[in-house]
Amino acid sequence: MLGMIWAQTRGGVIGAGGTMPWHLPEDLAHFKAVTAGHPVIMGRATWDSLPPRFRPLPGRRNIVVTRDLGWWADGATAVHSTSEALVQARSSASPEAWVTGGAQIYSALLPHADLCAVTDIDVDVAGDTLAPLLDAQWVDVAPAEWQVSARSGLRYRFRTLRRQ
Ligand SMILES: CCc1nc(N)nc(N)c1OCCCOc1ncccc1N1CCC(C(F)(F)F)CC1
Repeated sequence: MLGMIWAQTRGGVIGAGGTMPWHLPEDLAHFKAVTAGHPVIMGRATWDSLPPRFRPLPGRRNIVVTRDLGWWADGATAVHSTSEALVQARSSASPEAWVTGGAQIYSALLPHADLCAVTDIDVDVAGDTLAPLLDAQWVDVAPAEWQVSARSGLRYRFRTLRRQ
């Protein structure tokens, strides 16, 4: 099973200038819970955007896609195509793997994805990086209510979409 996980604003923004222009602790906990123990696939820019204490994401294979054949980083499995990333993920013990960003990796792997875990944040921010557009074959299989973050006051909800 290949999942993709991201957090997006009302307008589908997932990033602005390489970071996420919000702080939602409930989403961090959600991300951690969904991906814990499973291989993660990310682009090099997302790897660079991880706070150093989270790099590598603990307890699982961190597969990093980069065009730079000389790139390496402690705790990362460098691959040079998304196809190679899938091979690495499937060769791990886990039955599922999670794509954790960024936009280019989501777009390249969307055709292979079985599930999308989307955090909707009720905020409108300008951003240069957008989430992949999910067409009508993607259906929310776990509709959740909007919640209000105790810490940030932001309204948010978690959606789980499967391809029908
Ligand atoms: C959480 C952010 C996030 N949310 C959802 N729903 N989908 C994602 N694809 C995602 O982006 C993961 C890669 C970027 O991640 C971070 N970028 C900036 C600051 C912090 C982080 N986190 C904090 C939690 C940490 C833990 F290991 F605890 F999970 C991982 C790194």
